[in-house]
Amino acid sequence: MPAEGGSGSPISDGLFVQSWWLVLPVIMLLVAAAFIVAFVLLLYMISPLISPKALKLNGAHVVVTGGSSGIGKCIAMECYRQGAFITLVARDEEKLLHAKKEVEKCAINNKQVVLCISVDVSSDYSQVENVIKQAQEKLGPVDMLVNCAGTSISGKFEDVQVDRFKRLMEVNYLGSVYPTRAVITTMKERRMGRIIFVSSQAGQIGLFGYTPYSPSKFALRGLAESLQMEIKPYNIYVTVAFPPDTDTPGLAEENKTKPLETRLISETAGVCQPQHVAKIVVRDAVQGNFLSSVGPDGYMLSALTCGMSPVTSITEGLQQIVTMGLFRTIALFYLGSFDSIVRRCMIQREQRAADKHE
Ligand SMILES: NC(=O)C1=CN([C@@H]2O[C@H](COP(=O)(O)OP(=O)(O)OC[C@H]3O[C@@H](n4cnc5c(N)ncnc54)[C@H](OP(=O)(O)O)[C@@H]3O)[C@@H](O)[C@H]2O)C=CC1
Ligand SMILES: CCCCCCCCCCCCCCCC(=O)[C@@H](N)CO
Repeated sequence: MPAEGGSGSPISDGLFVQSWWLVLPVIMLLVAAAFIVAFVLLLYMISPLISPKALKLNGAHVVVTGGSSGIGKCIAMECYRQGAFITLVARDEEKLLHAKKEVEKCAINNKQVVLCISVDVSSDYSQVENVIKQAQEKLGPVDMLVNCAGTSISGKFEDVQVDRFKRLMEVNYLGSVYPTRAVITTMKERRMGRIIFVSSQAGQIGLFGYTPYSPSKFALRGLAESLQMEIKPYNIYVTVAFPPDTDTPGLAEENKTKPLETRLISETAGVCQPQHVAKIVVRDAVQGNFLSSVGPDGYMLSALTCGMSPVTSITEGLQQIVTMGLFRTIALFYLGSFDSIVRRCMIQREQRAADKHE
């Protein structure tokens, strides 16, 4: 006997219920997707509010510490090519004059000037303050300060002379604090400026052989974040650059004592040319980006270690959100390979020592 009176058979009722259970999540997903799209669109609409306005380098006064060699010299040349006036700061006068000539070759007009100042940026604040004052009297207020003076040594923790730890903190950290301190008041008064700290990939991860160096580069990140929060309302933007190994006289010097482990681990990110690093650093600083990285490894490291660093574009923030988990997964493989490099080198050394004894 067929069922009477009811609306439809039990079978079609079941189908009806089943198809609703399928349709409901799809609708919910669509609504969620629409919300996300609307949210992202909204973010992009307000993005001009959080992105800084680009700085014009033409006619600007750029001070580059460590400007007589390597990355600093290339940064100075890059700025000169964009019409800036340059003050080069370093200790050795001969190297300074040599660099000045090279920078001058990059001129784009005949008004541009390169000024050289010989001072140790790490020893005496009043001296640094004085020379910055002199530079401002000659070339006008500083629009962009590039803290690039720095040095590195590598070696096993127990092999490095104890006083080196202090020296690296002085040069790499205090040597960036002092010039920054000397320009900040005028920048705040003018409500404009850029400050660049040249850290390193070794300022994002601690590596074998860099116990004196890494902390001095990590310190710059702490300084940069704190300072950025203070000076953002004054329209001053801080950039921290994290280059990988770069082909400079400084790297050649460091390589003389570099442990095998450090060399093998650093090779992961390869060696860059200083001109390439300089282009990226200057571009990021002009745009007011807080983090500046070089190459695919550098990009991943910066997204992975972004922490609570300020965000300077919507795209950057979204990329960090989406990629963090993936990059942490990749990082675990890198860490595994670094550990195995360290273990293999240790076994090799012990074997060699044992062979010698025999
Ligand atoms: N090369 C690399 O592989 C990488 C380098 N970096 C960082 O980039 C920066 C530049 O490195 P790089 O180009 O290799 O270095 P270089 O050794 O080639 O140049 C260093 C510059 O800093 C100056 N300097 C050093 N100490 C002082 C001081 N106390 N006072 C004033 N000036 C000083 C030097 O001149 P003078 O000696 O005459 O004073 C020179 O102009 C450093 O901070 C370094 O840590 C970061 C990542 C990778
Ligand atoms: C997703 C995770 C990716 C991880 C990639 C890791 C790559 C590590 C390479 C570290 C290289 C350190 C170079 C230091 C350069 C330097 O500062 C000195 N040479 C100065 O002279």
